[in-house]
Amino acid sequence: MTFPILPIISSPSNREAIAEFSVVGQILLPFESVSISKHFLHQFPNHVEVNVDTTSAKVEVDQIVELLNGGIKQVFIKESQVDEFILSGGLPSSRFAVKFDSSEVSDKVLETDSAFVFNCELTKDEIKKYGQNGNRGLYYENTSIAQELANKLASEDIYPIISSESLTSASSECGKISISSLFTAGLTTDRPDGLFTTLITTPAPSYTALGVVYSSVESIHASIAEKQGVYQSRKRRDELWYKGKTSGATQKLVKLEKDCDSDVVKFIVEPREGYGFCHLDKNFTCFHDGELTQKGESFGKGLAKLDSTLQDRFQSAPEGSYTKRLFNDEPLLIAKLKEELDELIEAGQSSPKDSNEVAWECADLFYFAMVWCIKNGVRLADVERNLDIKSSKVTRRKGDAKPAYLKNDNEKTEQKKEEYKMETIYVNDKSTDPKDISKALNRPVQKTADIMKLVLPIIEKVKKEGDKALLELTSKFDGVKLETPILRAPFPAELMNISEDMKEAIDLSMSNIEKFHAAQLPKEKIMTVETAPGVYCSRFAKAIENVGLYVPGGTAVLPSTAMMLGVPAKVAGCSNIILASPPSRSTGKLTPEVVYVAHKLGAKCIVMAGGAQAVTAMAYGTESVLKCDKILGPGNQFVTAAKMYVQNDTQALCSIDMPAGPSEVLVIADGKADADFVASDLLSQAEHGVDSQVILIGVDLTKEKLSEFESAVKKQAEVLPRKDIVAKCLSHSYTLLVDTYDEAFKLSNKYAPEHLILQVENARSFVPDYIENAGSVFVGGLSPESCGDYSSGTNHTLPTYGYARQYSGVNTATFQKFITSQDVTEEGLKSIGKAVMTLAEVEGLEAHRNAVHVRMEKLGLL
Ligand SMILES: NC(=O)c1ccc[n+]([C@@H]2O[C@H](COP(=O)([O-])OP(=O)(O)OC[C@H]3O[C@@H](n4cnc5c(N)ncnc54)[C@H](O)[C@@H]3O)[C@@H](O)[C@H]2O)c1
Ligand SMILES: N[C@H](CO)Cc1c[nH]c[nH+]1
Ligand SMILES: [Zn+2]
Repeated sequence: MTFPILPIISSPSNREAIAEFSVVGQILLPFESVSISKHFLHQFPNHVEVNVDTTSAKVEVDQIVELLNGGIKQVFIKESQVDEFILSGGLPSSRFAVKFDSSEVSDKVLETDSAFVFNCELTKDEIKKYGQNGNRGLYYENTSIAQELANKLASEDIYPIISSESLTSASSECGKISISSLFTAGLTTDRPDGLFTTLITTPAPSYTALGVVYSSVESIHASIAEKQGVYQSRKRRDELWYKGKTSGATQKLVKLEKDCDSDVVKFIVEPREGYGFCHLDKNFTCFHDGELTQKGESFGKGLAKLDSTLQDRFQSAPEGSYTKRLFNDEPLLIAKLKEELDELIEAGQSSPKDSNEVAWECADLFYFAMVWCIKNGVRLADVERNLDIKSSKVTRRKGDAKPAYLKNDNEKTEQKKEEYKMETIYVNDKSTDPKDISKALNRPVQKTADIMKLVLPIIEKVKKEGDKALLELTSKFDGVKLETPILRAPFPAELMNISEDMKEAIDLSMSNIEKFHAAQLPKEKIMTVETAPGVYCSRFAKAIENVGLYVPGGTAVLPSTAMMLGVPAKVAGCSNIILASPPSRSTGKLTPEVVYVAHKLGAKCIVMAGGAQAVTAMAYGTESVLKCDKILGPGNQFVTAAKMYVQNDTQALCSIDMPAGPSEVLVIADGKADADFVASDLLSQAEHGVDSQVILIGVDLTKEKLSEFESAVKKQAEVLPRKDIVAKCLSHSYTLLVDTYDEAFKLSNKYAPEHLILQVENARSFVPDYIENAGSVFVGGLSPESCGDYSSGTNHTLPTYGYARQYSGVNTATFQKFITSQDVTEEGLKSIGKAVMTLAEVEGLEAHRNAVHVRMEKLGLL
């Protein structure tokens, strides 16, 4: 039974009164103060039930339904509204309390399950009659006689309704009614010592019974007044037992209840963290259950135990714990949630059915769902409260699933079969909407603002905390705990332990890259042009001193990128080459091939970090990372966003190569193209990441040729180890069918692909005239894109997202700046002096004009 009183609280914003009387476990709010919404009840403590009094307002049935659906326990209405809402209206009578002006209740109303509210004194017989329905509460609305009534009718289910202003939680206060006296007045006991047997439990969700003790009227008064666990010592009757007063194991009083015949009291308390209850010190509860209830550990069983264990892990998870990894790695947690849901469905659909397997899989789903909740600050008790609110709704939704979830099995199988298919768009077909063509040429890019929101806190943290932040973020995002974020040259041989074949492959590739990039160096040390007689203008290149090269290492380790960035930097003559790459999640170390390449480049050090944190460290410098003048290299959206940010921050004084994001390819193929070659090129970029995109432009293809291409893509994709990534990439990739080569190049130039592959007859004849925008071009069926990725000599760090319109890929000049100089002779001044002075004059810049004038005057040239 609930605490026998219903306090009226003036409004939900009266937090003080709610806190003061929450031990009662129920409150009554005037309708005028309530603005119901989906989460209305969440502003109250979980254990407090909320009732609403509408009797002095004019309410419509819709408003009543809203209140009931919002989780209000009972709505107080006038007797005259019983018909409208309950008898004809069909709303559940148990959710109402009906207010009467006299003690006359019609038989019809008596037959409902509603609670009754009276404002006049009732006889004992009337109370018996009106309260005979065991579930019905009787409320009594008269402060002056409420206490007397409560005393008289303690064992009946009767609740005086009293405004919180007339109440006090102190044991006595002049002019106020003490809630503890209302509680104790109705208690009975048959114990010779006059004490009340008292059960102590924890709150929701576990409601673990902690032990049995005894209470006296005085100890209950003290407990309510102090809002903590206070009991009666049986040995020393003059002494109250303030639980934890000396040990620190105090208990916060949450709620008080009594049993059905009012002779047992129940204390619901929150024990202070880390303390148990049992006098056998090691046990959390007197009803101990071996290890499960060890003091200071998670208690309860099942979901309640999971809830407290996860909360504990969230605050201080042991290193290496899987749960900690889940908390830190949101994509992993989301993937696991989806995976477990699918497995639960599969378990229920398996034949023969295995109910144990369903329970097993459901437990997995609950575990991951609870990790998600705790990560988002939600406890099991909060979820349970929502279940209660939802179960108390009086109107139901139709409950149909969203269309996206309604695919039947055939459609799903069909979808599975179609997994490796790109959508086809017939560009010249009259029925094709031009918007579809534009959509196909739009990359699946996340909005910069969304990414920036995630990246900015990382940038700020690294700027502020330097190495410490780098170590923390590497632990968080890459799952590796390091002692230092930097590996300095000379690099230890054991960290670049690679096979001879691998060395040969790297050596050959680096040598080709070097040849191609060395050829890009200016032919002369200084280039000079005599622009006018006696005026010599020159330009010379100087290497950028400190360069930071980002080598991706998230979904795939890319030592090839270390070669592509490092070789031109070395060729250009950069003094300090620094690499950054995240350590491997599985080994905790850098990829040995990356270390080997760094060694061959003569790199000064490798920053063992990835993502936005690595970029920030190189842009601003940390205690151990040298500040770089330019940051180069491809990466995921976090890397790209951080590069874009630092190049715009004047404090960083740092430039970047270009926005080089998810890899992409556009293949132009005609009827003569080899379907296997075409498919292999599309797939080699599709396997980079789910955010990659591949485009095939088919020129004058027959239906048969198109399906030859499609079958080749499916056949090759199905056996790829990264087929899941490929499937996702192909789901936002397109085949565009056109009639002529001109159309194909027009579309390609519009798309400005990172890689353009020409698998058409006489491919060479199209280069360079037909190509306006592209990062790198692969000419003819025998030039797969992977040759350019690794070994041919061209650079694979190329502009994506369509930036090939204005950016070049990485090249030797990317690591240089070009300085101009001039040498003007007397003859030169004669040639251009007058023009300079005239222009300076029109700009009103007299000092400029004078700089020429004084010279010419001294030389007698004026
Ligand atoms: N355009 C080019 O020239 C080119 C060349 C090579 C690779 N690429 C592309 O580079 C990309 C490499 O991406 P990747 O992810 O494999 O490796 P990456 O090294 O770019 O990113 C991995 C890093 O991202 C960070 N990270 C991961 N999850 C995070 C989160 N939730 N919040 C903040 N940071 C997080 C981590 O620190 C991790 O080390 C691919 O898209 C690939 O296609 C492009
Ligand atoms: N294709 C990527 C550039 O977009 C580079 C790469 C590295 N390794 C394999 N491929
Ligand atoms: Zn590639």
